[in-house]
Amino acid sequence: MSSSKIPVIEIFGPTIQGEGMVIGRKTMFVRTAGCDFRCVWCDSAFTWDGSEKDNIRLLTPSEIFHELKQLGNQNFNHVTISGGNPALIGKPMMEFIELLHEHDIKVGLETQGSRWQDWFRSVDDLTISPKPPSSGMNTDFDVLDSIIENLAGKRISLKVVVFNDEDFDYARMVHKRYDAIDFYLSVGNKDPYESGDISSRLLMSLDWLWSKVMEDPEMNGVRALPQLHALVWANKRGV
Ligand SMILES: C[S@@+](CC[C@H](N)C(=O)[O-])C[C@H]1O[C@@H](n2cnc3c(N)ncnc32)[C@H](O)[C@@H]1O
Ligand SMILES: Nc1nc2[nH]cc(C(=O)O)c2c(=O)[nH]1
Ligand code: SF4
Ligand SMILES: [Mg+2]
Repeated sequence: MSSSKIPVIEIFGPTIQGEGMVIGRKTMFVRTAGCDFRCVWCDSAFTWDGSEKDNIRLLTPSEIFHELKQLGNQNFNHVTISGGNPALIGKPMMEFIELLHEHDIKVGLETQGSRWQDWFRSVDDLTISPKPPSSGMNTDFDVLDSIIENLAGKRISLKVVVFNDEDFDYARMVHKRYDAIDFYLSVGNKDPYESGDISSRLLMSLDWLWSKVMEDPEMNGVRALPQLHALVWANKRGV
């Protein structure tokens, strides 16, 4: 029955979580297929643009767990669920998280805050990443408000990718709206398909972003980070 399965496009790791609240931690990744957004700069567009539809597999939670164990063996205790938008998936994701927890494995989630799922409450490291104007997407703040309300009392984080001044203003507005929530800024990668070393380009963007933060009294409590994996491994796939 396909409703008990999860559409998976890639499983990889162990790697190092390169973004946001879990930065620097060893983790495995499970990347689901399908997204309700179409961000112009999406570095994982293959999850939704049809270019890799033949690589999408419908897997049960225990099949995914088995594959994670084959890849990582004893060498991990954290799994990050990303996509695409994993929030498009309902009950099987709850079962998957329960299975990981039964094996003392912590769970991270990357999602954009456009859809709610009850299983969000079971996620250990929950990152909500609303999309700034440069993405071409609009934020439905009624939906985002209700997601944040549903998670009241739980330690979660917000992460906004910033490419330009307008994005920075958007990030400031989001931070102000949800001022009690840990807030991360993440450097936008303008060309997620460029080959070769991109570290100097990313570091120049980080320099710009840090300058913006340093001069802005409304951003005193935020953390501004690069995509650490992209600094070290450039646009390599599956890391
Ligand atoms: C590929 S998305 C998948 C999860 C979910 N759809 C989301 O956007 O949060 C994972 C993270 O990568 C970020 N991201 C995507 N493309 C990027 C780019 N070109 N530069 C920097 N971050 C990017 C997203 O903003 C998100 O925080
Ligand atoms: N190393 C590494 N860290 C990441 N943090 C968020 C990622 C994502 O694509 O969701 C990601 C990713 O793809 N790789
Ligand atoms: S929401 Fe995430 S996966 Fe979907 S298009 Fe935007 S960055 Fe890509
Ligand atoms: Mg990524």
